[in-house]
This record gives sequence, C-alpha cells and structure tokens, in this order.
Amino acid sequence: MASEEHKQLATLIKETHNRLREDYRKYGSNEAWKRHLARTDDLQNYAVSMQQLATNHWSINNNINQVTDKSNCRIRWIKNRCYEYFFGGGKSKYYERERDIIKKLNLDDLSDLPEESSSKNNEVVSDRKIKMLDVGSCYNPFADDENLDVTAIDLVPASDQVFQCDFLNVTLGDKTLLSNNKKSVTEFEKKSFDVCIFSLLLEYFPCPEQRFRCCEKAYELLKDSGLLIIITPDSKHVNANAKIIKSWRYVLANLGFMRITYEKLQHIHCICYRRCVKKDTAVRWVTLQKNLSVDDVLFSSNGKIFIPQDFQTACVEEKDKDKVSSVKIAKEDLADVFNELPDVIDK
Ligand SMILES: C[S@@+](CC[C@H](N)C(=O)[O-])C[C@H]1O[C@@H](n2cnc3c(N)ncnc32)[C@H](O)[C@@H]1O
Repeated sequence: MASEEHKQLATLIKETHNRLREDYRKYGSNEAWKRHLARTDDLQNYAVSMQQLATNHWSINNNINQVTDKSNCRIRWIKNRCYEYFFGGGKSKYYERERDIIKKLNLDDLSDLPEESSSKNNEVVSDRKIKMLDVGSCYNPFADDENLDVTAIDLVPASDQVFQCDFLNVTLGDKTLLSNNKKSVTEFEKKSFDVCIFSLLLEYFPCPEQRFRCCEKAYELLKDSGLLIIITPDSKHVNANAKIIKSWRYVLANLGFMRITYEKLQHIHCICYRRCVKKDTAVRWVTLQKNLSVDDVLFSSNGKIFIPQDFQTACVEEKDKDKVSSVKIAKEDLADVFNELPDVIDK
C-alpha cells in the first residue's frame, strides 16, 4: 500500500503530465511546451517530487526479498548493458556484424569501416570512462559510478550535479558550451557521447514528433557505434504493446539505429539501439520486414514515435484517424504507471 505522502507525490506528477497533455490538445505542441516551461513553480515541485519518489518511496517499497533478479531495475539494467557493450566485447561484436552486412549487401566499400584492430570507430573504452549523456536525469542517478563520465541534464534539475537544459531545443554544433554561470548547457558538440540515456523521458512529451526529435538529436550526439538506451514504463504483459515497440524499432532503424537488446521487465521496456556507422545497415532491417501494413499509422508516419497514451487522446492527426482502429492499445494512463514502479528503482 502506498503511503499518503507517496500518493501526494504521485498525484503532483500526474497533474503535471495531464496539464501538459491537455494543453497539447488545445493549443498544439509549440504553444503547449511554451506554457509548460512558463509554469516554473510546478516544474520545480515536479522535480522535487520525482526525486523523492525515486530515492525514498520506490526504493523503500522495493522489497529486496521479492526481487530475484537484481537487474530488475532500470538504473542497474542500464549500467549492466553499458559494461557489457563497452567493456565486455559487445561493441566489437556488433561492429563486425555491421562489416559483414555491408560486405554481403555490397552496400558500400569498407573504407570507412576498417578492420577492428585499427578502427577508431571501434576503439575500446577500457582505458577511459564511458561518456554518457543522461537526458531528463532529474537527480543524476548515475553519479556514483566511477566508470561513467556523466553529463546529466534536465528541464528543471533536482540536484546541483545536473545541468539545466531543454533537450528539445538545445543547439547542436562543434563544441559543448555552458552558460556564464555554468549551470546550463547552451550547445552540445555533435558525435561526442558513447551513450545517451532516455530513462522515463519519452512519455513525458505529449506529442509523437517531439519524441522523434529527441531520438534524432541522440543520433547526432552519439559517436559511431554509440548506444541509445530507452526505458519506458508499461506494466502490461509483454505482448500488450508489442506492436508499438516494434514501430519504434522501425522508425529508429530508418534513422540509422539498430536495435541490439530488448527486455520487458515487470513495469518497463528496456531497449538498446546502436548507432550504425553506416545508416544503410540499420535501414536494411526495414527493407526485410514484409508483413508490415503501410496502412497502419504506426508504420506509415515516419518522424513520429507513438506511445499507448496517444491513442486515448486526440493526439493523432485527423488524416491518420481511420488507421488507428487497427492498433490494439492497452487502456492505461501514463501517470498511473508512475504509481506502479517500485521494482524499477534502485538506489
Ligand atoms: C519521469 S522523469 C525521469 C527521471 C529519471 N530519468 C528517472 O529515470 O528517474 C522525466 C524527467 O525528464 C525531464 N525532461 C522532460 N523534458 C525534458 C527536456 N526537453 N529536456 C530535458 N529534460 C526533460 C523532466 O523534467 C523530468 O525530470
């Protein structure tokens, strides 16, 4: 049973999400986002509540005896995948796989993809820390890991270790620049991160295009062979929203990301996408999909990342509405999912 305080914190988070979605329906994405950013007190309260829920309530409620698999939480899951990939040979494995695909398809010559040993793209990260960008970090849950060099950003940071930054609107360029007071990031250097984390981030946005824009930005910011790791809440059975998860794979493959790991834990989907050195290698997966219905909005709207909540609102464009009936979506409110995350949080 959730405590009174727990319920209050979750309610505040729900209300923030609901207000943003309501504004999106009324005013469209740009105006809704502007109004959202102007509610500075609400955002500050959201940041404090989110941090308290994650670090006090969810971790206290997390009955360790019931958690047989210690990786059954998002922060640990993310760290484990990073270690496997960057320190445990995963990066070389997928690099070689990409070379094989290119050879097989004669997509290109291999001059940009040299043999593993001499490859800069494939440099092993063992002699340095993994350079991580944690977007929507809130309180920097990765701060204590000595193998990670973390840049944590949030709209409204809950900790001094987190830079203020609106990822949707931040400029990407030749170098990373901070504001004069060193509290905000004003520009990010392209291709400068090994891994980019979206943990419980994408569903914050009410609009499919905004989620896509975040993924595009991650693509620009990652080095070749870098990882985008997405954690998204869903307490339903793995099959309930499988079609949506497949559509993410489809849309992100068209961007140049190859899905390399997928796991459904009790309350979350956990996914790793690898930024291919050659975009064509990722796009190949799309061309191999024979049974996708092009009439289905999930697979016909490039430039959009859908979540189940989109189909309970007026968020789908008028012209796409007929197609939505083919999508079986679990009726669920995102905000409720935040009440159900005890096993996801690890301290
Ligand atoms: C549900 S919280 C997740 C916090 C943390 N990543 C975790 O897993 O516990 C979502 C966070 O994303 C932040 N956020 C939303 N939109 C953002 C944006 N455009 N740029 C940066 N942060 C954003 C919010 O302020 C909020 O702190």
